[in-house]
Amino acid sequence: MVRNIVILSGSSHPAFVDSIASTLGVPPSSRMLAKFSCGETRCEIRDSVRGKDVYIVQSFGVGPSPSSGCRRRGDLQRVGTDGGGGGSEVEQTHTVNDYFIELCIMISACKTGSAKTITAVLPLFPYSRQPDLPFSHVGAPRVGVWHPQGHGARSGKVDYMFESVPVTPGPNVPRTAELGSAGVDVGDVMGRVASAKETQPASKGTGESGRASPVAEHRRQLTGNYTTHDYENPSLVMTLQGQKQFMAQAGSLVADLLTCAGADRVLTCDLHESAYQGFFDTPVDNLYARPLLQRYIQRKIPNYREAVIVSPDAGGAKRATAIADNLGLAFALIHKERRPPKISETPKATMMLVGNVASRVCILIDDLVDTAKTITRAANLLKREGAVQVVALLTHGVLSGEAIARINASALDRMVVTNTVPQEKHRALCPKLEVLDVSGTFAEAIRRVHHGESVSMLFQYD
Ligand SMILES: O=P(O)(O)OC[C@H]1O[C@H](OP(=O)(O)OP(=O)(O)O)[C@H](O)[C@@H]1O
Repeated sequence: MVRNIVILSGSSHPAFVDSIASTLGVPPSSRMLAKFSCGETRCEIRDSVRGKDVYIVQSFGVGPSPSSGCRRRGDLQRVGTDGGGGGSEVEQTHTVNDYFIELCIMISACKTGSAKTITAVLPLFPYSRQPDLPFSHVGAPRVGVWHPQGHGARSGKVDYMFESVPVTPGPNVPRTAELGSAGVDVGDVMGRVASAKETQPASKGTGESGRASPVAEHRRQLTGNYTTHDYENPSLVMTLQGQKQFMAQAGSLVADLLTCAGADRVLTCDLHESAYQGFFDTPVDNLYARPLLQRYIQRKIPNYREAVIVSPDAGGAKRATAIADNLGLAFALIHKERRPPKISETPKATMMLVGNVASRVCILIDDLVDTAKTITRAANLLKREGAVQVVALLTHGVLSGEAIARINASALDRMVVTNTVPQEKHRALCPKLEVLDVSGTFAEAIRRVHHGESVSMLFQYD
């Protein structure tokens, strides 16, 4: 039993917290989490945290289905009292953003309750696929601004345009006819969008030809659902101007919010970008699910020495090669490219296999599966290239939107994820899904942090 420690559960994944708590021999502390009908979060910490080391566990999977209930402001929708799961949870709508604000409020409540230290334990780190854009010295995002006819200091000024499509206009860089002599100015773009809006028929947003105008089309697309990486979605392209629109990147903001709320330390697992640790000025321990995945391969994949480890995209190549190297297995890479055939067209994802998988078992390795587009396309490609079996091993099974239907219909034979995100509902719908328990790794990491022992030593001999 670990002493002088408080384990608190957010409402996202109470079963995971119960499992951590029972490994540590410390029952989860009592808290009450609720929502007003207006959507605001309420939190009461019911046990004393004074002078204690507090660990608040919150994950970021998609919340449970909506429930009816609160009608008036002041009515509380209880989402959990007492410690962990314990059967006291009530189903209600929760988004990733609800869980995040709930976590911040819990941290802040413990801070004001005189906790000695507060560690935010995030099995899946939210917003970690949205790293920041380069910022200027005044803290403003650096977007392209070209003022060929400007005055004074603005005259001829050219800034860096992140991933601009087409290339950033500038000296000696030919501009497309569409951009005209005025070049590209963010203010100008917004002005043209606004005036184009005014000239559109309000009801249908179609031009004289009856076809949707670029602005109406763009606005229609803006109301759609996006995934955090879905560059295939045409709304991400400023079709009117031929330039990618500016997108906010939440990386350092999320880090600031957690530390500002009072977190002294963050404990997480398989960050999508390990550089994310640098957004914090407090310690961030990034645990690995790799030992667990490796053990699964050794124990559950017959003749695994003949298998090929495959990374479904270049971004995950390092992660996959680490496993291939440790187990001495062959490696193949799928190159995923999202480029429009022409600037004016919708970007399409194309996948290209580098390596030989004919007559082999393929083991796809990635950090997360969200919409499952990446992993199912990769599996289909591998089967087309002659793979006899395709197994996917991933740390975080977010499985949003149509992911499960996509997996069930795909060439994937098996998919293995950890329980950093609740998987009960997913498992009931997806017979191909297997779940590995990573709560023991978190419990051991918490014990080590609490006793001032090394966390990286946990992974030294995997
Ligand atoms: O299930 P999906 O919705 O397809 O998303 C999963 C993919 O998204 C992430 O990578 P991303 O596409 O952000 O590219 P990167 O690895 O190059 O950062 C992740 O590493 C997966 O490959």
